[in-house]
Amino acid sequence: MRWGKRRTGCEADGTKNEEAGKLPEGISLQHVSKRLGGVSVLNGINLHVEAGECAVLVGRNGSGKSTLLRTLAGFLVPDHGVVCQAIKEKKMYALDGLPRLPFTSGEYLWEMGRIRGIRPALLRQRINELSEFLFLGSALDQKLSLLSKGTLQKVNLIQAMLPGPDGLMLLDEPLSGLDLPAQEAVVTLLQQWKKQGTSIVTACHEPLFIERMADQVYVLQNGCVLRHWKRADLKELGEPIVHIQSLMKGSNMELLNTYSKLVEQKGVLQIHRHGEMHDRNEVVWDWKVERSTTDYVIHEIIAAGGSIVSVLQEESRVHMEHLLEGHHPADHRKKSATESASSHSRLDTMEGESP
Ligand SMILES: Nc1ncnc2c1ncn2[C@@H]1O[C@H](COP(=O)(O)OP(=O)(O)OP(=O)(O)O)[C@@H](O)[C@H]1O
Repeated sequence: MRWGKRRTGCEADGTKNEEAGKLPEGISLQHVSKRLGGVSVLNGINLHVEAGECAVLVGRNGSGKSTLLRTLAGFLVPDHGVVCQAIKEKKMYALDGLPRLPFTSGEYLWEMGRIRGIRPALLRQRINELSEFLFLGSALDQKLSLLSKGTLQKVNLIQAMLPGPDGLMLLDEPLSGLDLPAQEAVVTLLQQWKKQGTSIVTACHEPLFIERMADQVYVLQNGCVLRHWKRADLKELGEPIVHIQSLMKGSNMELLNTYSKLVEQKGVLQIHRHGEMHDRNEVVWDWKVERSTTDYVIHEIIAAGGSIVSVLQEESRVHMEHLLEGHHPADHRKKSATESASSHSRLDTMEGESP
């Protein structure tokens, strides 16, 4: 799904904005504090998100993530500090808990689109495209009050996405309750929107979302920013890991010769003999490879006469507990790399099991 991006420097109606070139891009919070019910909920928060960047807020329950998102949305006014928004365009939000209003999903989305001033023909097209993309199916005709939690979340996300890319998108746990295909669809769409200049601030605790989307991570604790990690910190994590299972003929030594090139290939983390099918002289091998190496490895296995049994879901390298405790995102990774280096895990697994 590709939607057009409004050019920077132009107003919604296409007229030129002479001031646009002078505006800094993005949104900032400077020393923002907020008390609610006599309790200090946000304390001196500093945050800056450029246009086309995604900042992920993580923190334990009650750390202030939703309050921060509500402040960015403009629903709460800070007691101290400043919100500087250079994104003059739209704000879109899917915050926690869509109320179960007495509408069908279709009626609700239509009304939300009309309130936002989207022309009927365009609105109809967007509701159809997004509903299809997020697998909403027949739920468009069902009452909000009857929807499952995941389906209600899809409607919440669709209403936020109706205006299209650009501007600022605020999301509170966007993947919560969604099944895997819908999660994948949301991440794919948000990645595309980011490229088209949308700034995204989201509370999210899904490691793969952080790996694939985040340019910055703000770790909140008791309404304060405990840690702030940037893209360079996250890059140290390396890529998500993919598990491949292959079936190959021949002895381990023969295979070692055949696959020595692959074992040394950057991005191949481990090859482990899983089991043997004696009657067919075939061996099942487990591979752990980095995501970008997956296609290459599969191609080489097949080219060498092997076959692929399965390719399993990506495993994130983000360790959420470490992150929430304030450790560097790659701390956990460095530690396990040291451990595996000392046990020579990669080659030993293959060589050590030769018949
Ligand atoms: N209207 C309110 N009046 C008083 N206290 C509030 C109010 N809204 C939130 N709080 C308090 O502010 C703190 C932060 O709440 P917030 O919902 O922002 O946390 P959170 O990080 O989003 O939590 P969770 O992960 O559970 O969603 C909590 O201690 C909460 O009880």
